[in-house]
Amino acid sequence: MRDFRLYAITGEQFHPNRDLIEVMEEAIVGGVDIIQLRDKTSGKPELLRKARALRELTRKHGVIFIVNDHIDVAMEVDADGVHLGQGDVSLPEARKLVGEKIIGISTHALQEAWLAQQQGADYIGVGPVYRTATKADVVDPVGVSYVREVTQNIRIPFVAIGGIKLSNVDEVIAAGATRICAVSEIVGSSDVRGTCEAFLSKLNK
Ligand SMILES: Cc1ncc(COP(=O)(O)OP(=O)(O)O)c(N)n1
Ligand SMILES: Cc1nc(C(=O)O)sc1CCOP(=O)(O)O
Ligand SMILES: [Mg+2]
Repeated sequence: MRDFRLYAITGEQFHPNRDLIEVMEEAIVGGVDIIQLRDKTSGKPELLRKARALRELTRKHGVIFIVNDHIDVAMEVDADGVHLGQGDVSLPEARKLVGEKIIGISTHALQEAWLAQQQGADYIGVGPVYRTATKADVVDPVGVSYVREVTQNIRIPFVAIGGIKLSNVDEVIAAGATRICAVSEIVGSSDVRGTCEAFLSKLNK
């Protein structure tokens, strides 16, 4: 897959008075190079509408577009890939459905990371590094020690996620992360573009 550095996931609860596409475009202008549609509340028609709009936006800017959870939506809008959790359809099953599209897998322990790598994941999520209120059913934080373990043992691309802020990202980078993912810190910011630029300048140091 095309490489990426700064991964933004949608979180409309963090910008109740701003339009989804406007916020995500600001993130892209700030340097985000991969976007994920994560929406746990909309029904299928609404989800498809948002996915189509984000597909158009990401195509316009040459940014990777991933759909969380819903393989059917990803296929319908020709997203670049899907992100799946440990409780979702298995990676081999997902691969049969999406062909060569990107498959990202959430991992919270090295054993899960090994399996995802062995089964052909294109990238893994590594987290939650810190406590986060963004995901309801989240496991306990794995800390930067898991980031360090993955850096030392896993060959496929990984992105650190979970409670990552401008104030703690230096520690995540020091543990070996070269790709960072955030929801609330980016889309909930009063300066989305500036926040993304600040993340990137830390990643590029
Ligand atoms: C990049 C990235 N990493 C991890 C997740 C979490 O996925 P999952 O465990 O399936 O949980 P939900 O996001 O579906 O609540 C992610 N979405 N993206
Ligand atoms: C969607 C998600 N997945 C996680 C995981 O660890 O797999 S943590 C998380 C939420 C990240 O949101 P924020 O940047 O606001 O903390
Ligand atoms: Mg999921």
